[in-house]
This record gives sequence, structure tokens and C-alpha cells, in this order.
Amino acid sequence: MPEKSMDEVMEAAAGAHFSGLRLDSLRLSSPSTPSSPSSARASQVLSPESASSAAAAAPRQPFLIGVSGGTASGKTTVCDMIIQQLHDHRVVLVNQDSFYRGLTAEESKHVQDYNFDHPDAFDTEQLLECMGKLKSGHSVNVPIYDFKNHRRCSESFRKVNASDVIILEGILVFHDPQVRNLMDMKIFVDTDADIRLARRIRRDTVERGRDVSSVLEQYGRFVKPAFDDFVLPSKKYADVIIPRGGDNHVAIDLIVQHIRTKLGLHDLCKIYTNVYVIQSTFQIRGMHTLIRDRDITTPDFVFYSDRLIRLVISTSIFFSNLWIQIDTITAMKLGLLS
Ligand SMILES: Nc1ncnc2c1ncn2[C@@H]1O[C@H](COP(=O)(O)OP(=O)(O)O)[C@@H](O)[C@H]1O
Ligand SMILES: Nc1ccn([C@@H]2O[C@H](COP(=O)(O)O)[C@@H](O)[C@H]2O)c(=O)n1
Repeated sequence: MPEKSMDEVMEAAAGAHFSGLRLDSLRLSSPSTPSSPSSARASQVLSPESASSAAAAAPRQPFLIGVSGGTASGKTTVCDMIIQQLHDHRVVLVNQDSFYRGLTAEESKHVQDYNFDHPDAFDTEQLLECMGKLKSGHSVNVPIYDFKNHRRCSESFRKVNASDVIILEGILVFHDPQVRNLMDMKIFVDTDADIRLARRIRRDTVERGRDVSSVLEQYGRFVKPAFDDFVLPSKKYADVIIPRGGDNHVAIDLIVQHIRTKLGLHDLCKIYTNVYVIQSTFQIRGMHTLIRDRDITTPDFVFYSDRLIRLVISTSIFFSNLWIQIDTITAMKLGLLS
């Protein structure tokens, strides 16, 4: 019999013909490595599919947001705005630029021929290692890159601490599937190419030690072709596309609101480690809306409240039954029961 995910059971419980949960249809699956006492229990009792939906409902890891887009599209500006608006949470920003490979002496001699917009220009292995550590709650030392001499600063690093939210920003952060798959949310900043070029000329001449002709030469030879070959094709992976970057306050507000909602669940589960948050579905949200409607009829109020209460009770029975089974297995293993 195919395994049922917790989501499917919830969905069925909230559906039109609910008549209670059939717990016997949920079977035990093999244990996986636990990361905390509460997740240890959950990971022993739920199928991989159910475990992942439980994890989605009760995230334990930092929330990782990827922000991509062409050069000077406003990625950093958008990230700064998100960080500012999430001021009540711990948020850190990691730039893909920090992982540029430093040029060798030979490459430096012909810097005008070097393609900084190709994926090979980045040390993606190191980026992955850093992001993996941050995702698992460890702090990391991120290299500091100098755009003027195209090298990393050899003595100093930037210490990035473990946080609730990690934002990874860069032109090619959606290109590598392993990096992409670490992300919980992907944002693409979509700004007109003319505007980006104008901003890039100003920024690179003012901040990155370039002159106008070298910026234009590099743009035509490498930046634009690489945008067409690598950056633009990765736009399809985005969950959200922000036209006009930092000027788009509505999009940024919506994104911040979404992150806050996710972090709300996160906080709840951090405070109460044995809390299981039932994943919200269209039906559950619908029933909540109906029972909050001041004009709802009494029979409808009773009907939908009853369904929601049954859902909560059925879920707790589901978990307590499983805990009893596990405790029995543990007791047998310890030789306390035969
Ligand atoms: N909405 C905007 N209006 C005007 N200038 C902007 C805007 N967004 C960014 N800039 C400027 O454009 C340049 C590039 O922006 P930045 O956010 O650093 O882009 P990216 O990180 O995509 O390279 C910076 O000098 C920044 O001040
Ligand atoms: N030494 C370097 C390294 C990178 N670049 C350019 O930077 C761009 C990416 O940074 P954004 O802040 O614009 O996203 C990229 O297009 C490279 O061409 C450089 O010029 N010199």
C-alpha cells in the first residue's frame, strides 16, 4: 500500500467528506539521523515524504534566500532594504563576489582578457562549503575581495555568524544546481539593461578604480554575453521576480511579509521544541476565514469549528500513538519488555 504523507492525511481530514483520520494507513519508515530530540522522534516515525513536509511546517534551519540578477541591477540595494525591514531578526548577507578566485600574476598582466562573468571565475566549492556551514548553524569566515586589484585580501576575513536568515547575493547564484538547491526562496532582480550599464559605468569608475572605456570594453566583450548565456537563463528558477529592483517597494514589502511568516513558525518551534505546526492548506485557511466571519450562521460555525478541532485532536492522537510505539520499541531493545 503506498505511503501517505502527513499532508495528504491533513488534506483529507479537512476535505468535504471528513470522517476522522485512519491512522492505520500510515506506516512506520526506517529511522534517519536525528538532529534534535524532537526531530529525532519525528524522523523515526514519518516517511521521508512526511518528514520533509513536517520539516517544511516546522523549519529548524536558517531561511536561505538567493538574490540574483544582472550586474548593477540593484541586488545589493534590494538585500539592504530586506535586511532593514527585517530589523527584528538576525539576518546576514553573503556576496558571491567574495568567492571570486584571485588572479595569478600571469592573469593579472592580461586582466583585460579575463572573463569575470563566467561561472569558472568563482570558487563555487568554497561557496558551497560556507553556505553548508551557515545553514547548519555555524559561523564562517568569508574572504574579502578587492575589485581594484582583482585579489582576495590574504590576511583578513569577514566573520559571518549563524542567523535566522541568510541572504546570498550574486550574478550567478542560481547557476549551480547545488547552490540553488540550498535556497528556500529565490529572487531575481530584473532591471533594464540600459539602466544597468549606466549604473555600472558610474559605480566602476567611482568605486572600482576603472575608466569609462575599460568598463565599456569589458561590458561588450564579457558582461553582456555572459548575462545572455548564464544569468538570464537562470531567471526561470526564481520564485519571485522584482522589476525595477529597489524602486519596487510593493514587491519588497510582500517578500518581507512572507519571510516574517516563515520566521514566525520558526520562532514558535524554537521556543517549544515539541510543537508540531499543522501545515496550512487552502481548506484550513478557508475554514479559519469562515469561522471568523461575524455573519456566519451558527450551524456553519459549529460545522467548521468541529472540523478544525477534529484535525488538531487527530493530529495529536497520531503523534501520541507513534510515540507509544517508539517507546515500546525502545523498551524492548533495552530488555525491559519481551
Ligand atoms: N533604484 C535605484 N535608483 C538609483 N540608483 C540605484 C538604484 N538601485 C541601485 N542603484 C545604484 O546602482 C549601483 C548598483 O547597485 P547595486 O545595488 O550595488 O547593484 P548590484 O548589487 O546588482 O550590482 C549602485 O551604485 C547603487 O547605488
Ligand atoms: N575583479 C572583478 C570582479 C568582478 N567584476 C565584475 O563584477 C560584476 C559582478 O558584480 P555586481 O556587483 O555588478 O553584481 C561582474 O559583472 C564582473 O564583470 C569586475 O569587473 N572585476
